[in-house]
Amino acid sequence: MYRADTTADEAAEITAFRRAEKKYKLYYEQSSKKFYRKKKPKQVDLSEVLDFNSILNSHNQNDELPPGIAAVRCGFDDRPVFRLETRPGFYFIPGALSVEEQCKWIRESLRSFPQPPNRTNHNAIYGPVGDLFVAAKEGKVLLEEEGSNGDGQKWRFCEEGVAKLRSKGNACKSVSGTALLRKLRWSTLGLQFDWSKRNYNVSLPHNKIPDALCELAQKLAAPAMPKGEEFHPEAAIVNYFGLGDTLGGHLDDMELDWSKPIVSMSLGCKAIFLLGGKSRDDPPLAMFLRSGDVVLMAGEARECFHGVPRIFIDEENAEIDSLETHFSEESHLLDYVRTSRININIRQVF
Ligand SMILES: O=C(O)CCC(=O)C(=O)O
Ligand SMILES: [Fe+2]
Repeated sequence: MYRADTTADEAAEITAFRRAEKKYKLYYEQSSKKFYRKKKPKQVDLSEVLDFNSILNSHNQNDELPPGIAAVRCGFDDRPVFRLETRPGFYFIPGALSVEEQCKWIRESLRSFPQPPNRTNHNAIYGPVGDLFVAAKEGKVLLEEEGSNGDGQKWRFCEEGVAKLRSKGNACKSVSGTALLRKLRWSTLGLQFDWSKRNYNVSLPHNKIPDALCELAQKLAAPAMPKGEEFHPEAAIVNYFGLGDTLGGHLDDMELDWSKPIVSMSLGCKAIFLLGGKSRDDPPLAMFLRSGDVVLMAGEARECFHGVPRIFIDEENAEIDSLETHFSEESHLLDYVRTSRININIRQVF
């Protein structure tokens, strides 16, 4: 069945990957009541979405694995790591990160990773923006003002009251920290990825990937590493998803050595991940990604299209109870986590 917004002719033209993206994407019911405000998400058939968490549970009870799925044990805290027979080089580690680790990396993703010289999607409009999370928490406003040395217009955070006074009368542009945090879509760590050229720009100032993230990525990468070699994390992209945000089907092909994995960690609300084949015409497999799950893509899997068509923020589907408990005293983190998903993916570039 195709979705109602796709005619049979159109559906014949779009790729299998695009078809799957449309199947799982968030759509709302058309409300018949004119003044009915709350939009209702359309129901989606999730029966074909692979659930490695339930596969893990049945595996622990010595039940047989579904066809096409194999478990490997590679000394990774003795947890089973699953692989797919049809996608060599793809590994799924359900619940690889403890709740404490998840909280730590959520905190870092919001507080430290968007800090200059790391770049974010906001750089193109506002230049480097520091302390975004704290500014949002303190109700600050980013205001465009004259540079202190007459060096052109600059964006700076200031108190809400000050912003109101300054913008009175003159057409001073401003945007609230809260709105900016909501619109944070990516930040880049280590070697900076240039989205416009889809390449790494080694001449941009950057810090090394933090040691703790480096060590974690090296530990997680082990099942997918060529024998006797070491994983050297040089860059990471942090993706931030709010309700309705998607990551379209793509390949990550700007790294030199595809035998090394991309280590991809999921944090926050549950999502659907699509793993396609080498062509967009290959029908993708859909699978759930929960907070704490880790995916590795190395070798042939590096040539497979993949993307995220959906995140779930409703109580029943988000599956973030333990994060909510941990953040219960920190209302800003709690609010963010309840409506968001974060993905940190770590790469060796050279
Ligand atoms: O969000 C995800 O799980 C996937 C991210 C990804 O594929 C990427 O950033 O290249
Ligand atoms: Fe990717």
